[in-house]
Amino acid sequence: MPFHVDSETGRLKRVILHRPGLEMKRLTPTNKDELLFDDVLWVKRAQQEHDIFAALLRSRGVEVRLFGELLAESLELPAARALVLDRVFDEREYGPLATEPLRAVFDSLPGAELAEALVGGMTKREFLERYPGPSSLRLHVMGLDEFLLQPLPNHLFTRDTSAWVYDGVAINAMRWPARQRESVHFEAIYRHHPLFAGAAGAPFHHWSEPDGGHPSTIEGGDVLVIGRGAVLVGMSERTTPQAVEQLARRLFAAGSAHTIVALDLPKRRAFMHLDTVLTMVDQETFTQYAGLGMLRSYTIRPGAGGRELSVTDHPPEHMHRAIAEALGLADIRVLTATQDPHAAEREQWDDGCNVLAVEPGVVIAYERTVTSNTELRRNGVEVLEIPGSELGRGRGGPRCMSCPIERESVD
Ligand SMILES: NC(=[NH2+])NCCC[C@H](N)C(=O)O
Repeated sequence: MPFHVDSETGRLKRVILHRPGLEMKRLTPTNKDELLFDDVLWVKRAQQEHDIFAALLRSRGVEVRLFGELLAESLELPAARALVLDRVFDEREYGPLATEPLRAVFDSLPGAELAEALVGGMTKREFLERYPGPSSLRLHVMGLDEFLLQPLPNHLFTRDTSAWVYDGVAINAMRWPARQRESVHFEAIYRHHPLFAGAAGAPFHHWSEPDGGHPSTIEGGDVLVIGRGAVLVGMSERTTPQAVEQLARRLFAAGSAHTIVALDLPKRRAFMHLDTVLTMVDQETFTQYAGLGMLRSYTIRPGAGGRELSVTDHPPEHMHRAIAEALGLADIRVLTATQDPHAAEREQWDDGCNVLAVEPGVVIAYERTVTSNTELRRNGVEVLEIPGSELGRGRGGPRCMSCPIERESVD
């Protein structure tokens, strides 16, 4: 089976990253909040930082596939192109402009340019350069430099839009409008790109609804494939309980997993995804943000006696025990750096807990989260550092910026 992710920390073999491009040049102080960024980026430096991240992964034997290339190649195929354009250029959004000429203008672009326009967005001015003088009220009321198609700067965080869980992938229904268009791009890739569509005789499961699952949203930053048939999911501001149940049903029906532990996360942006407060560094060790505390948790298993699912509640103090039980371990090790609460809060904001393991006990982290990195090292973890002064402004670290498509188990 070429594509599968069997753990969080087993040897990482293949990953999808997105090198920041045009979409980041569209971020402004005015639109950044709506686009879920905390600041604008110096794009050139962000690209350099990203190149360092990709090079480090490659130096560790990881095959890096770039999302921009996968999308461009997919869009050369008529079926993938139609899937994306039909979904994006909806009359309910654009009125009569949707089909002729808007969709037609995009459809005239070759794959690479089309990919750039879909991710980077298009202003009214840019559209009129390609198609002068259409008659459309929708267009008339817009300022020349307003976006007819919004940019998608959060494609940088490839972790969230699709998530591999054991021998299948979930293409996620995203919580906020700024990210919802990302999903169809991954649909085009996983359903049509020869890398996946051609996966020789070894198909993989799709854990998600084929046409999106709104309002049952779920994002990959909340999904940790902790191994041994278990999955840990954060019910954050992004991930709903019903989406967790849907994932559980499909995983259990396929026999790909036997237990899901769902954590009741605070519904706040600072804790936007589970992986901003808790990630795994080896098969029994987690790094956890000091300010997280213990959370109420729920163990979901296949049901008995005619019930599809069985759900067991645990009080907050049993959170770690519930995770250990799902893994079949007596206990898990949880590392939390001792520092004053202000320093801890700052490091969490800078993604100190958002590490990406390349093999058990070897993780990639931002260099600026010094205390968290030192704590990991004191506990025998090898920490490989990357710069992130620019990349970090979107509130995502090495784990958020990577979508593993092949990773070994650790047992
Ligand atoms: N897995 C993660 N923690 N991803 C972080 C995503 C950050 C992004 N700006 C958002 O708000 O969606």
